[in-house]
Amino acid sequence: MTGSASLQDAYDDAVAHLSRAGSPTPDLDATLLVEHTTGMTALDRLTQPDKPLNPRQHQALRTAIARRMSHEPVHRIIGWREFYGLPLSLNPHTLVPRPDTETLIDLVLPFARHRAGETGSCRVLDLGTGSGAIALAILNEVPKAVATGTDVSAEALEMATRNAQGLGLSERFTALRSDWFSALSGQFDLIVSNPPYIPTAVIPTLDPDVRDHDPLAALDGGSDGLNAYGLIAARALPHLADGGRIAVEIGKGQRSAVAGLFAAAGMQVAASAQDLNGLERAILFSC
Ligand SMILES: C[S@@+](CC[C@H](N)C(=O)[O-])C[C@H]1O[C@@H](n2cnc3c(N)ncnc32)[C@H](O)[C@@H]1O
Repeated sequence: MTGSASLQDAYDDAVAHLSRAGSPTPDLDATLLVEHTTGMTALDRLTQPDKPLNPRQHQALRTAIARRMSHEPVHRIIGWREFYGLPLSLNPHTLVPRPDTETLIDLVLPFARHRAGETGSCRVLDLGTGSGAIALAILNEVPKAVATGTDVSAEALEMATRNAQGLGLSERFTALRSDWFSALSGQFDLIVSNPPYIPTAVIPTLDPDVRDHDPLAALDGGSDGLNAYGLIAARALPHLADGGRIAVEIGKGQRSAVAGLFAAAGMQVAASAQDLNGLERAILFSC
């Protein structure tokens, strides 16, 4: 890329570099990085392809491409990701929310809406809230719901709080630092969690985009990947209101083990859902 690159040239150059570096999504990456560093959108590229980048934009784009080529995820570079239609800011202590987790939202929304319609509210608990993705998506979809988002990471909770403020949801969102249920009291209509579920020994083999950039506390599920499910299942029941539900995201092949842990604690599978790849991704339990 030369110092006087046009918008279209800069985009084409970015796609070429990212393709050569092995990005699975070079077009999307280039679109997001060009927009982030120049403020110019894909529509601008269509309508003003010859618009030149100024030297500052040019340098910022080169830096961003170099970061992406060294396996930093594009959403970490731009600092946000859309989840269930909401733009969520990220920091190094928050997992980048994944499209797969939208499966969990789809699974619980009918219950949350029904409960809110029936009782006038739906008290949601999101265990391990990270950026606030799950809690905030539910609050945005169910205006009568209120949510508590917990995490062990104070920095993640700061981000979740800022996201709630930015989305105008902060009056219905409470952030609480807690090791799963340890700091919690009271009951909830719906408990949700996308806990860490990667077996410890698998973590070194993960794609570097994940292994080197998502926080370890968001990934490491212990020797069999199931630690958090066991801890959550064992302590959930006293926190579930009458007729309440609990739903968790699961990793590949974990359905029967996770269902077994919840069954042992008195909860049965009420429904489950597959992600876009046809993998069992979320389970809803009743008791
Ligand atoms: C897989 S991430 C999910 C983040 C977010 N809910 C999402 O779906 O994008 C798991 C989250 O659980 C949190 N976590 C890990 N151990 C925890 C614990 N003992 N108690 C509470 N939260 C914990 C991590 O900090 C991380 O934010």
